[in-house]
Amino acid sequence: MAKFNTPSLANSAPNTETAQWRDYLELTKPKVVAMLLLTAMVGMCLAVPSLPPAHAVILGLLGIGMQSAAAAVFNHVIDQRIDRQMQRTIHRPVAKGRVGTSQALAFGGLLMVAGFALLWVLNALVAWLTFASLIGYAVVYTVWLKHATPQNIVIGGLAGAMPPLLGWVAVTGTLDPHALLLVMLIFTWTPPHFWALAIHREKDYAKAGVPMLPVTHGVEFTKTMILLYTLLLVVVGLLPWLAGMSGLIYLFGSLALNLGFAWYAWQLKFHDRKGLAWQTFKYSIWHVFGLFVALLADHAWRAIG
Ligand code: HEM
Ligand SMILES: CC(C)=CCC/C(C)=C/CC/C(C)=C/COP(=O)(O)OP(=O)(O)O
Repeated sequence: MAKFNTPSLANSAPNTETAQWRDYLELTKPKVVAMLLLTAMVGMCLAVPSLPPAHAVILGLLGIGMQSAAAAVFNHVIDQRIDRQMQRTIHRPVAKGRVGTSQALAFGGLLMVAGFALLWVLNALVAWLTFASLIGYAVVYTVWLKHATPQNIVIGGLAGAMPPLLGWVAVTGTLDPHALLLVMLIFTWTPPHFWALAIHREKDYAKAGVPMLPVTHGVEFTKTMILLYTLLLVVVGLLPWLAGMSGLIYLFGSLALNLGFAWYAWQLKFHDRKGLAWQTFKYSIWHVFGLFVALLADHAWRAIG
């Protein structure tokens, strides 16, 4: 039985370089947070028949963005030891010692408190649900699940899937089953998104002792799971249309994107070639972007039509 690492805050990296503002930006995982904010904005727009109120959009996006960024900063602090062991993450600011643990914690703490306060102005439910997502990613996933089970990203993926619901609640102050359909879309998308990358970076994860699926169950099994999840995504992708929440623009857009993802997964399983896992991962990012743009375009069309 392979021995897997548990996280530790020990910072053995020498602090030889000075931190720049870019290091602090990098700590917030800006591209991931930008995508989370797109999904949150779609949740806000779909929550109401026409346009959501401007103050809810501004405060909501700022608050959800700051809390997501704070979660990403805490993830860098907690993961610094394994980040130093993986090629992909070795140059990260905390792992390299350009930003110290206490500076990063102070930065993350500031973002967390400011984000919570902004959301609190809107309503208590969105403030607490967003905070729960932060804890879900920074503590439950990063500290525990990531090192405990190869299902880590399936369960932990729930935190990253929450922003459309958070956006919805920012605007309405209440939970709605339709918002859960949007969460389900990202929840089903996350395993093939991540496992494609994990196949590409399998050696990194094995070296760092992180029990990701390709390390514990092998690459072939992981490819099968990627294919199954993309097929499930084709079905889950129909739900917003079946529930009457979205129309034909979304239906055809999502079918094309989801079948495209399933095609990548099929190729990966049965006709793999060099670099295909990485291409599948890159496709997943354009895919989730396209899916949420399709939801938005469909909603706008129905609102003006
Ligand atoms: C537990 C859930 C998730 C895991 C484990 C995960 C994992 C990862 C990893 C490891 C990377 C880095 C790839 C690299 O360094 O090149 C990445 C990139 C990315 N992920 Fe995810 N992800 C998750 C959820 C999400 C969600 C919910 C979104 C947005 C809807 C998202 C959007 C992105 C984007 C946009 C990138 C590219 C970032 C860049 O190029 O800097 N991810 N993901
Ligand atoms: C408030 C709220 C919505 C919080 C969610 C915040 C958030 C940044 C979610 C994205 C998930 C993500 C990038 C996981 C990768 O972590 P990893 O540690 O497996 O990847 P890494 O090795 O690249 O750090």
